[in-house]
Parts: sequence; C-alpha cells; structure tokens
Amino acid sequence: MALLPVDQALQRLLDGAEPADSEQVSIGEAAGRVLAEEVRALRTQPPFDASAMDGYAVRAADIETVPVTLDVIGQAPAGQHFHGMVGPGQAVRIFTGAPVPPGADTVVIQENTRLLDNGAVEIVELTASGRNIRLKGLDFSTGDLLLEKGWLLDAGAVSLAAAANHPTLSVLRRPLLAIIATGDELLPPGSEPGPDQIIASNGYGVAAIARSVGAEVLDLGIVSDSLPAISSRIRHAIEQRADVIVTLGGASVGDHDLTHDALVAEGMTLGFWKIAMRPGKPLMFGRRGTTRFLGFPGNPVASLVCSHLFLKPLLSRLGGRAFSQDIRDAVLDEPMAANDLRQDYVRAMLHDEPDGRITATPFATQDSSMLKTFSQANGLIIREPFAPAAEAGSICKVLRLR
Ligand SMILES: Nc1nc2c(c(=O)[nH]1)N[C@H]1C(S)=C(S)[C@@H](COP(=O)(O)OP(=O)(O)OC[C@H]3O[C@@H](n4cnc5c(N)ncnc54)[C@H](O)[C@@H]3O)O[C@H]1N2
Ligand code: MOO
Repeated sequence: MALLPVDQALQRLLDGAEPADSEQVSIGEAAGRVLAEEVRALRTQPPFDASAMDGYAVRAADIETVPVTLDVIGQAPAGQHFHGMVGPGQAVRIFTGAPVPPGADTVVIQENTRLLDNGAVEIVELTASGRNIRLKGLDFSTGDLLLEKGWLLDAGAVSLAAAANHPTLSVLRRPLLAIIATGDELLPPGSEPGPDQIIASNGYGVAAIARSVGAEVLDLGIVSDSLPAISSRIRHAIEQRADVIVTLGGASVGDHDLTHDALVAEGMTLGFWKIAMRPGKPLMFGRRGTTRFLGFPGNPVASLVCSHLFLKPLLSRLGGRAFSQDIRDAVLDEPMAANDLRQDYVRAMLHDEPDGRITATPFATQDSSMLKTFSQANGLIIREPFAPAAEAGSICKVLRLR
C-alpha cells in the first residue's frame, strides 16, 4: 500500500481544526492564554499629568535663570494630589507618580535643588519647560484598542490589560488532550518491572510537547492489550470531552496491535494510517465529530517525533495559536546515505557557527527506541523521500527542536 506523504498527512490532520469556544479567566490566570476578544482600555493612563521624578513642581517661567529661590507651599505624594495652585515664585514638593498641581508645568528633580533652612527651595540647575511630566493619556486613553483578538497573552500583555482595568479576560478554551498508553509490557516509572516488562515513557514527553503549545493534558494511564480495555479507556476520554485523543502503541500490524479496531469501535472514521515517514510510519489519524484521534507508534522516538510534527501544529490550531516549525538550512558535517521512500527525521546535533551558519552532525545510530539520543539531539535532519546520498559539506534542511 502506498504510504501517505508527510505534508499531505499534516494537511488532512489540520483540515477544519479551529478553536472551539472561549471562557472568562481572572487576569491573574490569563498569562499564556489566547485572547478570544479584543481588549480596549477601560480608563486613561496616566489619568492625570503625573510627575515622572521626585523633585519640585514649578512654573517654567520662574526658573528661566538660576539660581532662583521658590517658596515651597505644600507637597504631593503619589496617590494624593496637592490641594491648591502653584503661583509665581512658588513650588510644590512632588514625588514620582503624583498629579502635577495646577499652575505648575515643569518638575525639577531634587538633585538639581537645595533645600534652604527656611523651608524654601533653591533651584540650582536649568530645567527645560515641561520636563519630567508624563502627560495624561501618554500610555493609552479610554476606548483605545490595546490587544487584538487572537493575541497570545505574554507578560507585557497581561500587565497592560490589568493597567487598563480588566479584572477578567475572555480567552480561548485550551484544547484538552487525553493520552492513553497501551501495552501489557508497560509499567509506570518507579515500578519493579518483571523480566518481560519495561517502563512507560512516551506519554510524559508527548504531554510536555502538548503543554508547550498551551494544551491541557489528561493522562489516562496504561491500558492492557485488550480490545474491550482499550475501547473503554477511549470512551472515557470521549466522555471527558477531550478534543484530541492520543493512543501510544498498538498502531502497527501485529496481532496485539488493537488501537485501530478499538478506535473504530468507538466511532472513529479513519483519515489515514501509515505515512511515508521515519520514525513514525504507523501513524494513524481519524475523527468522530469534533474529536480527533491520533494513534502514535509505540516506539518512543517515533511518538515524540510525531508529537513535534503533528500534535504541536494541531493543538496550536485548536488553541488559536500561530505555529510554524523552525526549519533552517544547515551544513552537513558527515556524509549521509541515499534515502528510501520514507521522509527521514534524523536525530542530530546542530551547532551555531560564529559565521551564522549551522552545522548538523547526525547520530550514528537512529533506532526509534533510543530516547537517549533523542534527548541529546537539538534538531532533526530532514531527508526527503529518495534523497540521493549527500556529501559532507552539502546543505541540508534541519528542524530545530531547541
Ligand atoms: N511487520 C511490521 N512490523 C512493524 C512495522 C511494520 O510496518 N511492519 N512497523 C514498525 C514500526 S516503524 C514501528 S514505529 C512500530 C510501532 O509499533 P506499534 O505502534 O504497534 O507499537 P508497539 O508494538 O505497541 O510498541 C513498539 C515498541 O514501543 C514500546 N512502547 C510502546 N508504548 C510505549 C510507551 N508508552 N512507553 C515506552 N515504550 C513503549 C513497546 O514496548 C515496543 O518495544 O512497529 C514496527 N513493527
Ligand atoms: O516508525 Mo518506526 O518508528 O520507524 O520504528
């Protein structure tokens, strides 16, 4: 059977994927979320002409020549305006953030003054008219568009929304990913494995990749290689309203590879199964209404590469986030053999050279069970199907992982 090319598989997977719905979250919980609605200013900031410095609010006309002595008629700390007006020959002691009193149009920083014994202040340096005052609305004014719909709320954005007086924000619901590991041989980390058993590892990496693009993860543990058991766990994931359900293992063609049958039994319409990719050939995709199923191969590296290539873009789409893979040109450090029909994702060490080029050194062994090389690799060399042998020094495409 012809294997589906990677880009076509991705296209089918992403077809119709869009954010589901929105929810209201408190501003303190909003960082990392995506805005479902634009944010406009509910107030003006600063709401008054404010002093930008600690010093003296004066009239510029009074300090055209220095030194000059002014009467200090009161003070204005932040949060408390001066009740009165600054007249000719007068100054008000003022602090950063305080409203500039009427009559004053300039703030002289205290370093450029000398307080006299009689309480008056001597201005000893020239200060340009209007200096050290933040005019009302300098940052924004009521009604201004501050953040557009679809904006990923980072540190600056949540502080801005807070300053604009929003106690809550309308954000897109995070896509919910359910992960089900399948296999009689699997035990959770910390167990005492029997002679034929191994530790389940894939789910942790898949979850980490999903969370990195803002998804919520529901780890549904390990289920044995039994059709009713796998079906019932998938049913549970559907009941939990998972947007995406990932199964790990059982995607291939062995007698104990039951994922496909279980997914179909639970109503999945198959989109594709088996793609021209290494690792990750047995990748399966299907849908049931708006629920998307991804059957990942059990080999750990295959499931993690599939997560980078397929799960990340899918969850990003469902969460309303922009996403593009970080693919660059690099110089091969070693020769590579001609490729077969599967697009190859070869674990490699990428190195940034001082001249701006990237060199890529593939790991010698690429077995898809080897997590150690995957965790060491900071990139994947992409080898197109049927790519001819490549010499050291030739240009290749790399996917940066970090
Ligand atoms: N006759 C064929 N055999 C295989 C083919 C094929 O095309 N024809 N494809 C191979 C490829 S490629 C892959 S990848 C694997 C994928 O197989 P499955 O998805 O059915 O995975 P399992 O058989 O369940 O497991 C494979 C391997 O991975 C281990 N595993 C499974 N789940 C986990 C987990 N959560 N954590 C850690 N390790 C896990 C499992 O113990 C096996 O060692 O099939 C090839 N075979
Ligand atoms: O897809 Mo498999 O990962 O080549 O072993």
